[in-house]
Amino acid sequence: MRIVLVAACALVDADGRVLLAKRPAGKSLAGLWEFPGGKVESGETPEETLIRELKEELGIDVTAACLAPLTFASHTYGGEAAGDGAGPDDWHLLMPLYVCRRWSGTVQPLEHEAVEWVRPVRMRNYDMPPADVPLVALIRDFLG
Ligand SMILES: Nc1nc2c([nH]c(=O)n2[C@@H]2O[C@H](COP(=O)(O)OP(=O)(O)OP(=O)(O)O)[C@@H](O)[C@H]2O)c(=O)[nH]1
Repeated sequence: MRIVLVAACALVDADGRVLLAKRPAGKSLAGLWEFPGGKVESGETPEETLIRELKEELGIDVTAACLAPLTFASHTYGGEAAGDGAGPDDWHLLMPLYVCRRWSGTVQPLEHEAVEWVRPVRMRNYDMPPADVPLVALIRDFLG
C-alpha cells in the first residue's frame, strides 16, 4: 500500500492553546479540524515541509530549531472505512506531529476556512480526521 508522509504541527500559544484549522469545502475531509501541515515533497525533510506549509497556510515563519517532535499518526484511509475491505485506492498516512511554541508573524487562515486556538481539554469537541483522533488524548496529557 502507498505510504504518504505528511508533516503536521501543533502550534501552542502562550496560554497553552493549540491551533486547529478547518479544512475548506471541496477538499478531502472538508469541514474537519486538522493540524496545519501537508505532504512532504520529494527532496524535503519534514521540518522543511512545515516551514513551507506554515508560511503558505498561515503566513507565519518558523525555524527547524523551534519544531519539537511529539508523536505521530499512522492510519489507513480507503475502502475499509466504507465497509469494502482493503482496496487498490487505499493509502496509509504516516504523519509526524511536531510542537512549535515560537514563530514570527500573525496567524491568518490563508488556505483554511477558519482557524481557532483551542484549549487541549476542549479539542475533543472538534471533529478531526480519523487519523488525528488518537492524538488528542496525548496532546491533552502533554499540555495539561
Ligand atoms: N495537514 C494535515 N493533514 C492531515 C491531518 N490529518 C489527516 O488525516 N491529514 C491528511 O493528510 C493529507 C495532507 O495532505 P495535504 O494537506 O498536503 O493535501 P491536500 O489536503 O491538499 O490534498 P488531498 O485533497 O489530496 O487530501 C490529507 O489527505 C489530509 O486529509 C492533519 O491533522 N493535518
